[in-house]
Amino acid sequence: MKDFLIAPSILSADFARLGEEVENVLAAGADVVHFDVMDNHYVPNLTIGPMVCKALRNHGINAPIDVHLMVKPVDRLIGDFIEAGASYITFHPEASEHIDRSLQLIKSAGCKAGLVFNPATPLHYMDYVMDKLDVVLLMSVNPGFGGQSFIPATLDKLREARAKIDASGLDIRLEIDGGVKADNIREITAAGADMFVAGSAIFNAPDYKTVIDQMRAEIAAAAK
Ligand SMILES: O=C(CO)[C@H](O)[C@H](O)COP(=O)(O)O
Ligand SMILES: [Fe+2]
Repeated sequence: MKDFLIAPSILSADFARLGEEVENVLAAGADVVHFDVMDNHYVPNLTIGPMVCKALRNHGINAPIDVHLMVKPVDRLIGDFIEAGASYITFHPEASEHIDRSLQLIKSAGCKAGLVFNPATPLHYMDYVMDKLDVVLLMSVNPGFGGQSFIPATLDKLREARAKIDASGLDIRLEIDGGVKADNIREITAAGADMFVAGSAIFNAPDYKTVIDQMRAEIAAAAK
């Protein structure tokens, strides 16, 4: 079976106990740490930056860290996040003056790079940079906050993105972010996603392992 990655968004973790929360969610079976960076400019919320990423690395977190930049401008923060130990860096194409350059900046340091598409952002932004993409991230909510509901039209968009990726023959992950739960992850998988961000569904649950196991069972059912 193809591999599928579950990436809990620490946006919904207890920030007062962040190191422990990340350890716990990884011990519960998560593959990747999803790290939401918001600047109160590109999105109407303010979260965490490279110092917190570095602190997680210093705390002994070795799992891949998936940095989702919701910032404008983009390029200034890329070097800081690479230095802080990011594994993936994704950004919104509308927030970058030069998309190809931002991707090159990320890739030149050996980091995985990706573009993030808001619900109303067309997929054609990826067309001429596919060779520089390791991941395409579709937002299934408008960015800025955790705990929102999955926008159903994203399922068709996932199918469209999956077709583009498959037609390219390139090894590009298709990530989904926003409102992902155990009860919709099966149809999300069937629509083509292979990397799943889930914040509130995991961190608001009493037992992280129970939710992650449920999600894996649903993914496996869709992938059969
Ligand atoms: O990028 C994000 C919001 O902009 C978050 O990653 C996303 O909302 C995750 O939270 P939830 O699973 O609760 O929807
Ligand atoms: Fe995110």
